Amino acid sequence: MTPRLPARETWRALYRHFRPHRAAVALGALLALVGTVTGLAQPLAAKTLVDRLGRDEPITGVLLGLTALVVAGTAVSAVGSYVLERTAESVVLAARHSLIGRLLRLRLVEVERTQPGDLMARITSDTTLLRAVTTRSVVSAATGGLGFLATLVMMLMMDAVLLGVTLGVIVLIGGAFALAMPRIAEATRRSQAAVGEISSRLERAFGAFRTVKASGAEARETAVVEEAAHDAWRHGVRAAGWQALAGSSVGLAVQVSFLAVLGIGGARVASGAITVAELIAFLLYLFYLIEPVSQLVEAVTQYQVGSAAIARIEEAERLAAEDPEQGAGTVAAGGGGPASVVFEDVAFRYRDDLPYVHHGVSFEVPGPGMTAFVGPSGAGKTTVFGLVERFYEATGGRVLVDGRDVRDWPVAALRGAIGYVEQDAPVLAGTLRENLVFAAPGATEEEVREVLVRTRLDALVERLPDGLDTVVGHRGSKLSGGERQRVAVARALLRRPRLLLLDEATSQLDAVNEMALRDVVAEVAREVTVLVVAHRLSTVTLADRIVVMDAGRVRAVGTHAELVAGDPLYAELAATQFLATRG
Ligand SMILES: Nc1ncnc2c1ncn2[C@@H]1O[C@H](COP(=O)(O)OP(=O)(O)OP(=O)(O)O)[C@@H](O)[C@H]1O
Repeated sequence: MTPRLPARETWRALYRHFRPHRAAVALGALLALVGTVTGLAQPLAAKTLVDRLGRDEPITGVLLGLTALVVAGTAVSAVGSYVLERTAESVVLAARHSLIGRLLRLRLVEVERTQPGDLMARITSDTTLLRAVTTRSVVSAATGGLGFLATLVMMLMMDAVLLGVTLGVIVLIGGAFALAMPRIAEATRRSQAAVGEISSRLERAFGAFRTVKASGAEARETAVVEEAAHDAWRHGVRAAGWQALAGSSVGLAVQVSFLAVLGIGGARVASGAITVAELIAFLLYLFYLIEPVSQLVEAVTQYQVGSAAIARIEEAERLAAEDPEQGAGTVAAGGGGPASVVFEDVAFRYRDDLPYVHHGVSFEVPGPGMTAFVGPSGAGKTTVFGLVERFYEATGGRVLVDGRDVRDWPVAALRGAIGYVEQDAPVLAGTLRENLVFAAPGATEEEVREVLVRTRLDALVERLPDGLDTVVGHRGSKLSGGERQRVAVARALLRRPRLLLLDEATSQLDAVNEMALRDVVAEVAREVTVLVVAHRLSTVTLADRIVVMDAGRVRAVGTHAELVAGDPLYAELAATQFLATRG
């Protein structure tokens, strides 16, 4: 669960969200104040009206004035309320804006460490808790504070001793109330964490929905999500309980003060220290205290709720994100020529507490041409691609693209030169067209048509009632596995990359489509550097160069013929058509 933020940091973070909107909050507060003042003026106007009626004087003017006052008062209050609510929405929008921008740029390691569902909840749910604390409660704190001080001054003018008694009671009950405050924050924090957990658990189920169904796990998954929902309820109820207690403490403080003032005030009247009139006036002021103290309590309670949310928002804001321009200097345009890739003694592990996945990997791939990476499952082949794309950084050694360390490339420029087809060929929800131009938004209609023909998707598009505008479903669930792979390859080709990374991009294709795609890749490899991870012999034998990996090391590099003769592992893999080792 999210750790608590120190009070200073909470305050600073909340202030940062409030700061840009302080003028609007001040305006909202001013309008609310004007609305209240016009409200207070109404009884005066009503009194004048009655006086005039009694004296038989014309009342039309006063009546019109009173009506205008009522209308104006209501209108000003409504505008004030609108300004504050609008500002509250703007605070939420700004917080979401900043979080969305950050989360979609997170480094992969951060995303792998956290749960996306929980991160989503921070954008959707936690931000809404900032609404009140940055607007209404600021106003409440200001008006409540002023009202409180003003009433205290009036009480002081009546009798300092009775004021002392009142303050004593308020401090006593306020102390008990202060004890409840951290509990409101704690319960809210737990409740929000549980809301995040609901999202995470739902995401897990929807992410493998067919598997859930096929495993007959609906009831179990339902129970798992419901457990988190129940947790959210439990902590939410606890927070509500503490809030109710804090709210009722105001009434209690005033009632107890009333009794104390009545007792001690009575004695003071008897001793002649104050008059009965002063005692009555003092008691009236005591009841006037209810409103400002309630406002202060509300402000502090909201602050606790906000502080719980802000801790979760700040935690997400502090996750490491990528800067697309990061990397020293600029990059030569590089033209359209093929890229070269060199690994120099690369060591890598995914996290400090995990074992090394690469133990000094070295190879050289000059462009163009096709280089295949083969080896048993878990040998570290996909990891090579992750390091070239700079999804992760090498722990030791260097990864060079075009002779330049990938750490010196601006990330956007590096990735801009690469077309990447992931192992499970992800397709995004949306239309077929959106998926195709996803990596190349500027692609022309003609380029799209051309790539459809090359990847043999043209027949599919013709068959579909909405053609390219067909919606492919969540993760492309309305497409077959082979179709998804071809869409992913088409997407990478449309990017016109200088370096094409294909991670088992044809594993799900039927023989005819595989052969066709192999020809396309071979053709592309004449001008572009193509790296493929493949388990099928048919793909591998075509390669200009084969890198045999085993347990995070490069065992051998050569052509098919050289390796069959020279490397026992490769010979074995080849003999079993690379299929037996799929793990
Ligand atoms: N994101 C990750 N976090 C932690 N460990 C990982 C991660 N990705 C891969 N690994 C581990 O790194 C090792 C190498 O994985 P990699 O995907 O590079 O293997 P591979 O050779 O491509 O295997 P396959 O042929 O099965 O795809 C494996 O042991 C795997 O468990």
